[in-house]
Amino acid sequence: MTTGRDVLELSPVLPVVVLDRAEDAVPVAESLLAGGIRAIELTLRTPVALEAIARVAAEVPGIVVGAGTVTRPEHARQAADAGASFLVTPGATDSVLDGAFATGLPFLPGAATVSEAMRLAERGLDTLKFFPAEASGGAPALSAIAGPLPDLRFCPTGGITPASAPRYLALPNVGCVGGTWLTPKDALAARDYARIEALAKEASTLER
Ligand SMILES: O=C(O)C(=O)C[C@H](O)[C@H](O)COP(=O)(O)O
Repeated sequence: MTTGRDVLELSPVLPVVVLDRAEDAVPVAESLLAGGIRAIELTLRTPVALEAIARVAAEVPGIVVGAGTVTRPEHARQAADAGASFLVTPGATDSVLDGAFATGLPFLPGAATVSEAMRLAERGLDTLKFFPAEASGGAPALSAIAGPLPDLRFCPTGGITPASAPRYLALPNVGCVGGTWLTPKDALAARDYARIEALAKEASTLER
């Protein structure tokens, strides 16, 4: 795992996971893996996130674990120290980019406009998160961006569903899509791992 492109190759869907209990991390990761998903983005939105990343990194070697919601430069180092193999940021400030670069990990910085994407390309980044995807014009917007910026690849995230995912995955500049739908809040609360595995199975067989 050395580049953002490698992260996009892992699975057609990158599950974005918000955990309230660190002890759920391993069974959730194992359920996703059993469904054929080879990457998991654990968001730093909850206090248990770093512990969750550490557990998955140590106990589920078959899945590549990354940290999402990296919104401050120090998050990047904390996630790397916990064992994250990649980072995802919803947007990109200079200081967050500096923090992410300093870890040496591959990362997907968020961009929602052509100018943001161009600024990131100027810093040598060719693999980005398109966020918030649906609210920023969805698949038609990304398709238009491929015209002037054909060398960039995206992981669109934000409002994507099993129904809309194929429209993104059909685009030449999309490597995978991100979304929370594989780990619904109620399934996590109920520890319904069979449901998570079934959702993962469906997602892992999407064509791209
Ligand atoms: O947490 C982050 O770092 C984000 O940038 C936002 C998430 O990627 C989206 O919230 C995905 O959520 P859904 O729209 O439910 O699939």
